[in-house]
Amino acid sequence: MAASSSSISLLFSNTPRISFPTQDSPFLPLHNATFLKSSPKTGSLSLRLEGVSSINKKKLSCKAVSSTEMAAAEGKKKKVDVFDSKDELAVNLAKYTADLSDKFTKERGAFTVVLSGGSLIDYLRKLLEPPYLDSVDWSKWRVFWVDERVVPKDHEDSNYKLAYDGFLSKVPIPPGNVYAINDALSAEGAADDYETCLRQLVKSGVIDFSEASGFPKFDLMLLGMGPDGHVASLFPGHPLVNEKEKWVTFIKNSPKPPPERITFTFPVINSSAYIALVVTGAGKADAVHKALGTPSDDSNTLPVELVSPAGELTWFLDKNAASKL
Ligand SMILES: O=C(O)[C@H](O)[C@@H](O)[C@H](O)[C@H](O)COP(=O)(O)O
Repeated sequence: MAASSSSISLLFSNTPRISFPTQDSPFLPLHNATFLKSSPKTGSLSLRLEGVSSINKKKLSCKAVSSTEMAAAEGKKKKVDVFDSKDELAVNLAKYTADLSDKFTKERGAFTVVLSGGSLIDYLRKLLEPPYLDSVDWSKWRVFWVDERVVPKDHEDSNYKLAYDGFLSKVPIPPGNVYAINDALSAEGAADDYETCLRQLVKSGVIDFSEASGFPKFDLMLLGMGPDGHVASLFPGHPLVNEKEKWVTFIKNSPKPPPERITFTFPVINSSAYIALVVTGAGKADAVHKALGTPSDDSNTLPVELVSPAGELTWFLDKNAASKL
């Protein structure tokens, strides 16, 4: 997926690589870089991590090496894109999502997309503009939530309402392809009901299934992250983080209000084909640093550090969220 004209892109795979679509990165000066190849088409450059200036080299290469080794062993890919502005992040997130929509629509005849609450919905705004509004085959989208607050659908706290008002009501996704929770049920009931719904959709082939993990394999999960490093409604130190059996579970004491929520579990999150982690703002820089910076002695693993999909993980960061890398 192409990065914007002012992003930094780090790719952790068999060959650690950083590409610079422009030459004015405030973080990684070009003069120390060893170029491997350049792309006249995109203007991007690939270079060895050793070429990064000493401070950044130390910070980036440590993590890159261990991530690379892990990625190579597990065949996983991890990429980090840092954007100068939230608007550029939104432009690139739209292209990334639209490209995956085309890919899965062609390959599977459906595109299963999982949304989060919070600021993520606003970062999907460029999909509501040309060319995507007309070019995306919205009829193939199937929309789910990685977590939902147990409140009526028309409540201000509802992730469904947030997504409907800001995104879903503006694109021609058939209403029957949007899978909201049953808001008439208790948290426990809603989690069971949502898992039953997912199981039926796996059976009918709408949602792919991972033979390797035994869990549903969504095409794209769009995750946000809280300042405490939570993803979905999986909070630091909460036992739900360790759930290994259930597909969907519930929480009644969420530290982020409202307290009652349902959430996908890590085995489901990590069976995804693609995950985008969309994180902005200086308030999240510490958690981003813990997840992507130099490994530290701090053994308290944040939930976001457990995001490790079978497929490809891409971090979409603004420069404030990346400021401590
Ligand atoms: O329903 C929720 O609360 C979420 O799904 C939650 O996991 C959210 O994505 C993060 O808290 C980030 O939210 P912000 O992007 O608004 O900080």
